[in-house]
Amino acid sequence: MTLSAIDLSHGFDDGDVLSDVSLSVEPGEAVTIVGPSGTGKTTLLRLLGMFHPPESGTVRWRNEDVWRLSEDDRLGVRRRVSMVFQEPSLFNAPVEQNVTYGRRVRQTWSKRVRATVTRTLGSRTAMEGIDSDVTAALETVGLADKLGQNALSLSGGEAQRVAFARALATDPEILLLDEPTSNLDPQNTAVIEEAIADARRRGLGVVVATHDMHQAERISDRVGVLLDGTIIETGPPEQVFDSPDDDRTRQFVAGELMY
Ligand SMILES: Nc1ncnc2c1ncn2[C@@H]1O[C@H](COP(=O)(O)OP(=O)(O)OP(=O)(O)O)[C@@H](O)[C@H]1O
Repeated sequence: MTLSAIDLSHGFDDGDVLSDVSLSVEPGEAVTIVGPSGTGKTTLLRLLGMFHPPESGTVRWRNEDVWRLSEDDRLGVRRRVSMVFQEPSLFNAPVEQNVTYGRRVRQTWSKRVRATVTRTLGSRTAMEGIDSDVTAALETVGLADKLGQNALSLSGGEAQRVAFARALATDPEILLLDEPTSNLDPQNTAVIEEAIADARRRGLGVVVATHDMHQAERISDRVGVLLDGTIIETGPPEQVFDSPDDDRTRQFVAGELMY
């Protein structure tokens, strides 16, 4: 398993949110977490993204407990995992700088120093201008023509696509996407879903939190159903949606569960 959560439990002051959650993702696989609002999808993604340790259970990278690694080693693992939040949070600068920024903060200190020296000395790369990975990431989301536009002037859908490109440009092995298309129109949704499929084809593992079951059906290899703070069922979408093992999944899919 490349990245896995094993028996994770976690809560906040108001009480437990996740209890005994296990989920994993492999290279080239898309796993969706479906569940009603407030059930803990974001909390699970943040734990997988190593933003903070779980109260109990482990997050493993290639079978090593990430919270038992040295800080340097854990930082190395975190660079392999990139998360796109529900809010794109772009800053007041051209699109290109927003995407490049994501890449820079992910670089090791020595690479950053080298990049600064290169920029200062005006080497070939600096003269050529834009990093080709940044352009490629923007091409994947169909926004290569917006490189120079201020990110704050983009539409909501475009901003979400730039946030996706920023994550891709860090060259991660795993992408964690929190409701990547909520509030987007069908056209922008299709672009993001195609970018997810493309990432998968290139061997990235993708974990998507969504409350949109149709989306889960379209994009996933496996679906995990998160209800009442735990994954009650995992399987291929056709199994989970058409012949679930757990009656609560059937009720959730049928819209019979009230939250
Ligand atoms: N930092 C925090 N401090 C306190 N409570 C939190 C914190 N983060 C999440 N929670 C609570 O944990 C619960 C799960 O939240 P979470 O955002 O993980 O759910 P979700 O399934 O992603 O919801 P949505 O689909 O609405 O985004 C909620 O009750 C939320 O209020």
